[in-house]
Amino acid sequence: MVRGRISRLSVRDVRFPTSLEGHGSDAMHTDPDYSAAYVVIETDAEDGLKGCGITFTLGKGTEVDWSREGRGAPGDSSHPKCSVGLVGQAGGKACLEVTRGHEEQMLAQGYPAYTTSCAWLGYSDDTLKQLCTQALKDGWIRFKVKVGADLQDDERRCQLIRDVIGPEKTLMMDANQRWDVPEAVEWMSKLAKFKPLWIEEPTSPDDILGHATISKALVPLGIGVATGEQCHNRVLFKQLLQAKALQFLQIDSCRLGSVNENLSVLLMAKKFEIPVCPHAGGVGLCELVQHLILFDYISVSASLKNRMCEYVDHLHEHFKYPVMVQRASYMPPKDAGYSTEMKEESVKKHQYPDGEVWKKLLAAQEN
Ligand SMILES: C[C@H](O)[C@@H](O)CC(=O)C(=O)O
Ligand SMILES: [Mg+2]
Repeated sequence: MVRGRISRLSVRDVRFPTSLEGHGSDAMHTDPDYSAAYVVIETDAEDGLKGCGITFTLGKGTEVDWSREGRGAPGDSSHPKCSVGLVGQAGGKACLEVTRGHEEQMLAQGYPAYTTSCAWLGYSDDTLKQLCTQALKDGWIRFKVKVGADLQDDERRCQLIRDVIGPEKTLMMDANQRWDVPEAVEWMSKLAKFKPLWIEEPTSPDDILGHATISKALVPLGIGVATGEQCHNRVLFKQLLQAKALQFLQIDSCRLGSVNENLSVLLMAKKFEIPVCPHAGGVGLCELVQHLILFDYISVSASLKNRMCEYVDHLHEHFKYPVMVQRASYMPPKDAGYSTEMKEESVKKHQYPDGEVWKKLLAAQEN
């Protein structure tokens, strides 16, 4: 059903200076400014139908001209994290079967989440301690810590977190592709004493057999391998699943091009009985992926075993339909659409380089 014709398309470079406080930092990306190429497609439909899309980058990545440049190394922070998602805001109900009981359960309890916001690599020990203590008070029971740059630092930081959260709460670790295969096994054998549920992105995201080798070595230590936030299509996921290279599968709502591509991965994960624990955070990724993981539970996996969705507590205030997290769970959004739309006022302020925020920052850098 056609409801209008495209009348206008805009692409804007929107950047948030998250690097100033170390938000989002990890072993590979030390100074990310969470950013997005933000696209709005308007139509002349009477009801104002429009589509909004986000390509998440770490700042400078928004400048890359794909027609001229070769692709950078996957983890190079000067290149885009390259998440592409363009989805119409006009909603409709998915037409796959809905399991009623599960829908009601989600509406009442929400989908379980874990937090990455306490333990970015650039945070001081004091900040780490303070944020973990507060998160516990707020009801969080699952935490992720960034590791991989320096083993002694990792040991100190993990001990500090365990001291605050205790031995029973769930802890995950994320190396953001920092290691080669033998190094990943050796490093994680040393961190095994902190009882991590998983090690995320232990090595290059394209090294499927490397992930299989790491899984084989770490599963006997009780550590699973999680990966997927840099996997851009279903074929990569198919091979990771076939090679038994991961124990936790992390879709990224934007990195996988289109909702359909995400859905095929959810279906494959169900077939291989591997839990999907989506990557989120960035700019708007929590907003988008909550739809996919709720759909997974209600209509595909029908299970919460070993499943949880990442939550990062930054930048939600810039979205028109921000996520709602209560008692460490994602509460299902009730508005139609994919929650992609940003507030115009936020876009204007953070537009690079001439939005108010950047004008001030760039002028300060010059002086
Ligand atoms: C550069 C990003 O902040 C990255 O560290 C996010 C990530 O790996 C995660 O949230 O997982
Ligand atoms: Mg990660």
